[in-house]
Parts: sequence; structure tokens; C-alpha cells
Amino acid sequence: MTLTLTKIDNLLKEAGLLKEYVYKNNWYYNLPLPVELEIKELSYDSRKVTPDTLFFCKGLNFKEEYLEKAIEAGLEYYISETPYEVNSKLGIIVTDIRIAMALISMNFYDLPQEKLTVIGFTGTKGKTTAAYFTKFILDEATDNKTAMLSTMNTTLDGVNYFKSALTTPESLDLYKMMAEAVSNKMTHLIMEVSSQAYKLNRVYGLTFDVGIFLNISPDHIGPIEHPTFDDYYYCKRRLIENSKRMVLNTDTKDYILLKELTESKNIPYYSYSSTDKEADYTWETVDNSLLDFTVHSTHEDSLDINETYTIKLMGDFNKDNALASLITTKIAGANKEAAKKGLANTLVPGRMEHLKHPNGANVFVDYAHNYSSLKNLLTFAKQAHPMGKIITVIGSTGDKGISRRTDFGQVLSELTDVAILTADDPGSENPKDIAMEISAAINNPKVNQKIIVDRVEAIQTALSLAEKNDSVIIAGKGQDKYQKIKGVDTPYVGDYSAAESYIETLK
Ligand SMILES: CC(=O)N[C@H]1[C@@H](OP(=O)(O)OP(=O)(O)OC[C@H]2O[C@@H](n3ccc(=O)[nH]c3=O)[C@H](O)[C@@H]2O)O[C@H](CO)[C@@H](O)[C@@H]1O[C@H](C)C(=O)N[C@@H](C)C(=O)N[C@H](CCC(=O)O)C(=O)O
Ligand SMILES: Nc1ncnc2c1ncn2[C@@H]1O[C@H](COP(=O)(O)OP(=O)(O)OP(=O)(O)O)[C@@H](O)[C@H]1O
Repeated sequence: MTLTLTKIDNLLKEAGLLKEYVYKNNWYYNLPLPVELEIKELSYDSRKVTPDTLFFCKGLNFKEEYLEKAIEAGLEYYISETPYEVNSKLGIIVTDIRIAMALISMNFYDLPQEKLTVIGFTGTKGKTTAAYFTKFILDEATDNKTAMLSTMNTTLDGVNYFKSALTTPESLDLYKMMAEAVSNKMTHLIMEVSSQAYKLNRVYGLTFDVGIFLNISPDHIGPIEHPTFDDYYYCKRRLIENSKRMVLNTDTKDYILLKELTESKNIPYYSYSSTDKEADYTWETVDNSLLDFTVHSTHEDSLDINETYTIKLMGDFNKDNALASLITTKIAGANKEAAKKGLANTLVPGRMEHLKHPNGANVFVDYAHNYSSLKNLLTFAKQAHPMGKIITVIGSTGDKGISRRTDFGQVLSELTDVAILTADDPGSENPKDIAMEISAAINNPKVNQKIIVDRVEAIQTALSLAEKNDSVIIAGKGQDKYQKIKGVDTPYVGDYSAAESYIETLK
């Protein structure tokens, strides 16, 4: 892949992004170099450049010395929001580096999004699960020609997965991955779209064939994320104006806002809900089953999805996720058979994974790590196994999502009998202090609390306390194989493995 300087010049001028070119210490508006010169690589990391690379100077922690070192190593072209006094061949100065990076990247990789059916999930909770449901269904429908970019895992050939760095990659990485998916003959791409993706223009200019808005609840508010809930919700709903069709959950807070926005942009949509009989589609549990549900349409079943389905993931919220995926995949071309089979086979690492304690207690390993997900999870446990106690193992991340600590205290006060507070990606903070903050927010004296910072020990303690009818809920890390400690991804066995191996010793 290559891009000529002329093409870059046209793109930046058309978008009104170009401020000036810096060439031999003078500033120009017209390209001061031979027009046929080509950029052969793109990079935002000074450690990964060649002379023909266009280097994007961006980011909170960007330092001029990165650019200087890259130029010493031979780099000729840089693009940034401010000129630097460096000895480069050309500096391209723009008004918004992230928008410029998105536009240049999508063109450098030859607009791969136009060769794929692109599906984008947003929402506070359920993105990964709904993305997996969708992947399993579309795999049936497309014979494994579906790529996926999820928080945990990415696959660009539909089969082999690697660990993702971000929920939504930087635009440069996103288009590079899309291009690889296209060259692997993928026809569909499912991706999770985080609020940060819109805030930081990682998906600027990308149109989704289907966008899905799953839900919203306060989260991701803090110094490196969103200043307010308003900003968070606003960023999330930008998916709407960037989608050709939408799937909307009418149970979402202030749904009217989503509906009005979607309608004002003339974007066709389907709505769904677990409770609202006015939504286009709803679901109902079959005979109190934890796993079967029937889909009903309020008006006509224009998508032809009214049917009974089975899933492997417990929790009513997973039926919501499954219904969103059913509507989405039908819009994207899957038939009912593919939908039934795909849903029935979907398992998601670390989401509602079930283990049985030798004494009969039920153990759930789940990724719940914010207010709404923990509340849904513990509500499910109470309803599914009302006879026993609920023993919850949970921690809260350091450096971000600070409000979760009091949120967890509140949910634990309402819905658990035993709370074992532990470490969960403490980052630069002391995990014991974080646990104490959660503890201080537990205002129900009946909750039996313990702080055990070592996460494996916390899990073992919870399992050793469990009796026959109890539910042990291990919330937060699922199958994550690391803990973020002082900037380092420190190896961790994972919640599922920790529980599974301890249960083995009890047999
Ligand atoms: C606030 C935020 O989104 N930050 C992300 C962003 O950082 P940044 O652009 O500010 O860059 P930086 O890490 O400060 O570094 C500055 C620049 O110098 C470059 N550099 C650095 C060293 C060097 O020697 N040479 C060099 O060129 C780096 O490549 C980088 O481009 O770009 C980096 C990669 O380019 C990301 O790793 C980083 O994610 C941080 C770690 C993060 O945690 N982000 C979270 C908040 C996030 O985005 N989360 C959402 C999910 C939220 C959800 O669950 O809904 C996501 O989409 O993942
Ligand atoms: N629709 C939903 N509503 C509320 N909670 C949910 C829903 N779906 C899943 N959850 C809960 O949230 C947890 C995380 O689910 P999932 O990974 O699918 O969401 P996500 O949006 O990708 O989350 P994150 O942004 O934290 O990566 C699950 O383990 C479950 O406890």
C-alpha cells in the first residue's frame, strides 16, 4: 500500500485540515515537494519508522524527542498539530491530528470498509457478548468469513484470534486490520465501538452498515476518559449518525433521545426490549428456563425472527444481547437456521462461565465490573438460586472508573451476603486502599466483608466458604491472564482457572 503526497494534500485540503507545510524552515500552503513522492508506511510510534514513513505526532504523552530520534534514524515526513524545529524533509501541520490520521489511514489502506459489511456495537455493557453472538451466527451464514475486533480478542481471518490492545483500535491500526481482513477474503467485520473511539476520532469518517446501541449507564468517567456522563453518552450515540441502519434498545436511559436522533437523521431502525411491549421485538422466557427464550414482534415480524432460541449464557441480560444480535444478523443477511445454530453454540470467554462446587454450590465467573453489570449479575444469582447465600469476589480498577468503588459498595449492600474485596488491575494505586474504599461504601451491616488483596487467595476463600445452595460470584476479570500493576501487565492465572483448579483440589 502507498499514498502519494498529492493525494494526502488533496485529502487534507478537502477536509479543511491543512494549516501549512514546513519545508527547509519556510512555511507553504502548496506542496513544496515533487508531487509523485510516495508514503510507503504509516506509524504513530517513532520506534517503528522507515525513511518513507509518515509519522503521526499525537497523544497525551507525546514528546518532541521521539520525533527527533526518528529523524536521526532516517525519518523524512512527519505530520502534527504544531511545527517542530527538526531537520525533516517535510512537516505537514494540521488542525486535528486524529482526524487527519483517520482520513489518511483509510485512504492509505484503500478504503477497506467499502469491501466489508461493517457492524458496530456500542453500549456500556454487552458489546463483547453481543459481538460474539453475532460472530457465531454470521460464521454459520458466511462460512467463517467474519472478522471481529472485540475488547478481548481480534480475528482477521475469522478463525485465528489474538489479544486486542484496545476495545476500538487507533484509526491507523483499524484500517490496517480491515485491509488484512479484506485480503483474507472476509465479507463481514464485527467491531465494538467504545465512547473513546468517538472522543479520540478513532472511527472518524467510518460508516457502519449496522450500528447497535445496547444500553447506557454511568461508567468511564475520570481523568483519562470522560469528564461527565453527558460527554460519555454523547460520544456513544455518535454511532447513530454514522450508521446506515440502527438497532436500538428501548430500555436505554432516555431512549427518546436516541429515537429522536435516529429519526431526525432518517436512519431506518429496529427497536427491541425485554420489557417494553411497544418495541418492535421483545423476548419472553420459556417455562422459567434460564437459557430458552421466544422472540415476539409487536407489529409484523418483518425480519422473520419470531422463534424460540436457546443460548448457553445465563442471565436475562444475555437474552437482550442475543435478541440484539438476532436483529443485527438478519439485517446483515443471515437466515433463521444460522441464527438458531449460532446462538446455541456461543460461548464467550469469561462471560457467565459456570462451574459446580463439589458440594453443589454454583460458581459463576463473569466480567461484570461496573454498577449495572454487577447489579444484573447478583440479581440473576439471587433469582436463580434463592435458597442460598451469595458470596461475591470483587475489586475495582486503579486510575480509572473511580466511581465504581462506591457503586460496588451500593450493589453489594443490596445483593450480597458475603463480600470478598480484592485486587483488580490496581495500576498505580494501592489495591488495599481501593478495597477499603469499596468497603466504606457498603452500608449494610449484614454484609460479611473481608479484604484479601491476593486475588487467587480471595477466590479460594470464597469457594471454601460456600455451602450447598450458595452462589459464588467471581466478578471482574473473567479469563484475563494479567493484572495491570504499576504500568506493567503482570501475569495472572485468570479467574476461571483459579476457581477451576481450586475446585479440583476439593474433589
Ligand atoms: C486516553 C486514551 O485513549 N489513550 C490511548 C491513546 O493514548 P495517546 O494517544 O494519548 O498516546 P500516549 O499513549 O499518551 O503516547 C503518546 C504517543 O507517543 C508515541 N510514542 C511513545 C514512545 C516512543 O518512544 N515513541 C512514540 O512515538 C506513542 O505511540 C503515542 O502515539 O493511544 C494509545 C495508543 O496509541 C492508547 O494505548 C491509549 O490508551 C490508554 C492506555 C487507555 O487505557 N485507553 C482507554 C481509556 C480506552 O481507550 N478504552 C476504550 C474502552 C473503553 C470501554 O471499555 O468502553 C478502548 O476503546 O479501548
Ligand atoms: N446487556 C447487558 N446489560 C447489562 N449487563 C450486561 C449485559 N451484557 C453483559 N453484561 C454484563 O457485563 C459484563 C461484560 O459484558 P461484555 O464483555 O459483553 O460487555 P462490554 O460492553 O464488552 O464490556 P467492557 O466495555 O467492560 O469490555 C458481563 O460479564 C455481564 O456481567
